[in-house]
Amino acid sequence: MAQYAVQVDDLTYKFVESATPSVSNINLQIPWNTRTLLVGSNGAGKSTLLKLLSGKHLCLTGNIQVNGLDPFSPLSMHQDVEEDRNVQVSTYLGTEWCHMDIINRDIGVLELLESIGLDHYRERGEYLIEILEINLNWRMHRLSDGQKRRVQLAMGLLKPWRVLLLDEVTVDLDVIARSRLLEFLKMETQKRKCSVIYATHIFDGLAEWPDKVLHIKDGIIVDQLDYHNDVAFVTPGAATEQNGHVEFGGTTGPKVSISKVNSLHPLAVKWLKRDNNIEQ
Ligand SMILES: Nc1ncnc2c1ncn2[C@@H]1O[C@H](COP(=O)(O)OP(=O)(O)OP(=O)(O)O)[C@@H](O)[C@H]1O
Repeated sequence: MAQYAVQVDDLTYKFVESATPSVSNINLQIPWNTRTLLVGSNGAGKSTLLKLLSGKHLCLTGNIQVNGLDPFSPLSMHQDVEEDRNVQVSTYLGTEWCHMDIINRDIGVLELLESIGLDHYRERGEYLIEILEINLNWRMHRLSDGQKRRVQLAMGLLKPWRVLLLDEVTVDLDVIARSRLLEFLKMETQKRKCSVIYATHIFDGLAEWPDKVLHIKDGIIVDQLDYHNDVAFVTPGAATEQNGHVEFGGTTGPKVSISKVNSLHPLAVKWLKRDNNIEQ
């Protein structure tokens, strides 16, 4: 049984066409039953890291284990044969996945969900249909972008996973659907053996969602916050703090204090401004 959901040792990855690596010297240990947020500016290396973890790129330098398996090995592409065949080793929902053909076809939502195993995962499926407010009579080609995305997310999340790799796939969702989805993912990590790694540029509703926040810059993890040890929430005082306030600590005490707003936006802005040498 794997000790960690994800373990990465000294991972460096360079695309053949590139002169420099897209991720460098990554070392990570992601425990079970946790939620990790990946924060970084455009081109920082978030997608590359998530794709490496999902086995979409072959890691040549370093070592990756997801549920104790090399994600590139055939064993890790499917079910967790050791513990429960109903559970996938990992699920990656990212940009390419968002563009799958089927979502624009003239096909009914019920038919679509049944074709990927709704009957087998009935209880989970019904729960997803409810929280994502999906109407089973909808036809895909007549839906709005956000409605399509909700159906797509129900499809992607129908089969349980050990490790979920989410590469910003919530942009089309309205705030209610997004917050229900985040709540569902939180509940999943609390009630069964699994973990989520989520790369996003939208920080609303995320202040207290993660257990860990990784800040990636130019392919390097430059900050790692472990919520239990490194983050303190403070009550906002002055009116100027209404939109959130963040303070970096010294060598003792919490590394970061975040005013009690519902967003991690102030922290992301501070980090990204620092990355780009913009005056704070
Ligand atoms: N297929 C590719 N071939 C060559 N270089 C690539 C390829 N995909 C990504 N890169 C490069 O790798 C670096 C990291 O890109 P990546 O897509 O991981 O960033 P990201 O943090 O996910 O950015 P974004 O927030 O814009 O999605 C960038 O410099 C990018 O140009």
